[in-house]
Amino acid sequence: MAIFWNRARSSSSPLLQRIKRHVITGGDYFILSRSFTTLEGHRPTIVHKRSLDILHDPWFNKGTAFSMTERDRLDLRGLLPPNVVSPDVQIERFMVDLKRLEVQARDGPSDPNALAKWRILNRLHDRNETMYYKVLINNIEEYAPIVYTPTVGLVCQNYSGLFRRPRGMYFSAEDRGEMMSMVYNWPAEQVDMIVVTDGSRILGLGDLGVQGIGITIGKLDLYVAAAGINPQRVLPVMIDVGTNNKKLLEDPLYLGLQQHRLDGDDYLAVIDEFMEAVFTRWPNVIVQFEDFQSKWAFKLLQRYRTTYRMFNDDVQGTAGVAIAGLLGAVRAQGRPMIDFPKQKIVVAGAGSAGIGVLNAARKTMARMLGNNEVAFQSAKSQFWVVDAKGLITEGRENIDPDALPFARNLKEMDRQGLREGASLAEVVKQVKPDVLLGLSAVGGLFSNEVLEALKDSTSTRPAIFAMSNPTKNAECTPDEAFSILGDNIIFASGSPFSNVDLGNGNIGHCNQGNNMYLFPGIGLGTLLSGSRIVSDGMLQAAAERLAAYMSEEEVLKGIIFPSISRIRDITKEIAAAVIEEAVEEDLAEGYHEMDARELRKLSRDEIKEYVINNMWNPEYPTLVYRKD
Ligand SMILES: NC(=O)C1=CN([C@@H]2O[C@H](COP(=O)(O)OP(=O)(O)OC[C@H]3O[C@@H](n4cnc5c(N)ncnc54)[C@H](O)[C@@H]3O)[C@@H](O)[C@H]2O)C=CC1
Ligand SMILES: CC(=O)C(=O)O
Ligand SMILES: [Mg+2]
Repeated sequence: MAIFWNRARSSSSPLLQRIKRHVITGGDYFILSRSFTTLEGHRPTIVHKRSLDILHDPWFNKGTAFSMTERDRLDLRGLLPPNVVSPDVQIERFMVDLKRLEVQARDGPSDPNALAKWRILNRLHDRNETMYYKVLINNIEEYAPIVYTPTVGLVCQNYSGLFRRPRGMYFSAEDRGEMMSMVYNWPAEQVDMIVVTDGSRILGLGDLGVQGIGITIGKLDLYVAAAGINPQRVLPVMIDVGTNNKKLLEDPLYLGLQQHRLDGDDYLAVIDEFMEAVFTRWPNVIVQFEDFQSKWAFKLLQRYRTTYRMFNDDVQGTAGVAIAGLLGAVRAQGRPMIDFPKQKIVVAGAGSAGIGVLNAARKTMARMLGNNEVAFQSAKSQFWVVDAKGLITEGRENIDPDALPFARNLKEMDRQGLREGASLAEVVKQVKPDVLLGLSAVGGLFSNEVLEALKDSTSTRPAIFAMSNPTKNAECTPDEAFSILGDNIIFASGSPFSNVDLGNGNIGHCNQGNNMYLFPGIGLGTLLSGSRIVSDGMLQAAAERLAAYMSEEEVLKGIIFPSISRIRDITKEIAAAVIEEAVEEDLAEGYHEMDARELRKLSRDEIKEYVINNMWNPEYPTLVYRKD
């Protein structure tokens, strides 16, 4: 049976008069309202709920944009104000609310209203995901610093007070033996992307226990906004194995397990069980490990990387972004990238991020020098690593095995006027590096003394990467760097800072060197290639594509990372590079209708088109009700 009708409704909105409504009733479901909110040719979405259940479901809710026909068929009539509003007007009304806080909020990262803006956005996220992501995508430069670093750090720190509605899943040490069944409590049949943390090192803020869930939500927001992963297929996960944060252990309002962190085999048993559970329910999911303390970050990566589709963002994503930035810094000196192995690099911080960068940079240099063992050994001499105890040498007692390959020879250091434990300022004075890179989580570590010492750099254009997050943990600000070292430097920071007016008509460009330029594309490329693992080659391809994204003109101006407003395009490029490499390495097994054979036939441009066609866009679908 089919029913068609046109109904004139008295309304102030002339747009409504233009809406042609038809309802087709067939079998035990109804196709509802192909209205101006729906793109022609799009398949309707089947839902198994009606009435308030739809309005309370952020995946399907359209709020006041439900057409009258949909309201009738989904039993919504009377549950919404009568005026049907277009998605554009909906967003306009929302933005008025959000922009209320704008007046005193133009000074970027120190935004006094950041948390209030986060609350407004979070409430929208809870009631209407399509609209939330439309706002985020259309204003990514403005709101990435709210849903991601730096504000997400503040949100994690204040999580107990901010908690309203749960989002994502919590697996705790108390759930041992139950995870395989618990995982079925999640309502989505398909999950493409999980970001998981154990809360042990959230940005540079230390152990925040269960409150670390915020960072997984923020990272997945970027997966949706940048990579176009369908928001119904992302899952933020917190694995609560306790916390060693004394304040949280004693806080009566803390929402997590108030016990010390599990360690050793007990800890591994929990993570193993979680991995088995999620891959049993969703065999094709990709799991991104986020903000695990370095003690576990490397061990878990080694444990799972050849058996599961997973990667560690802090170790591998950061490494790729840093490599792209370091290559950009070489180009910015007017030199070819192949000169990278000549760069002297001082790294402050030897944790999961610092060591990840060091390993990747050393391998990149070795590849440029001939890709053999001799090249690999000689590349090591380009790095000086300083951690909380100073310069790391072979004289270090109980040296961390991950840092050992970068420990400097004592005699050689003696000849350079350095010793075990030498301070960062001493190292910079003696080495006169081309690059000073911070992943230490210590705000202000690049003090005036350190920056003054960098004036003697042998580089024609020294580079400073103050990559620690959030803003207050940055090793220095761009103002400090440009004011001490002058115009002729390259500057990048992990969290966003504004460019610096150098007062002579020139602008000191502040790049954002953050793994957000890579992880969305790594995840999307892995998904669409159908690779069972995330290989080193795929990660390398991602980094190289990011490095190549910047034009010669941009890098010469000191712009070594693109503006975040281009993040969807960058992510498409990175995903395409990852797919190409997965095909090249014979790892690609295909995705949905695109099987491995078809994938192999695609040209570079066709791969990009394939990526674009598989990106989700924030448009309201036509909803079709079907009984369970
Ligand atoms: N920009 C980006 O994309 C990323 C930035 N990060 C940031 O990097 C920072 C570190 O992260 P992880 O390596 O995972 O942390 P971690 O805690 O594993 O490592 C910190 C390292 O810094 C060293 N350190 C501490 N005090 C120091 C000092 N005074 N001088 C020199 N070194 C010192 C520690 O000894 C340790 O080696 C965090 O702030 C994090 O937000 C991490 C990943 C990505
Ligand atoms: C950006 C990031 O992953 C971090 O700061 O940990
Ligand atoms: Mg991280």
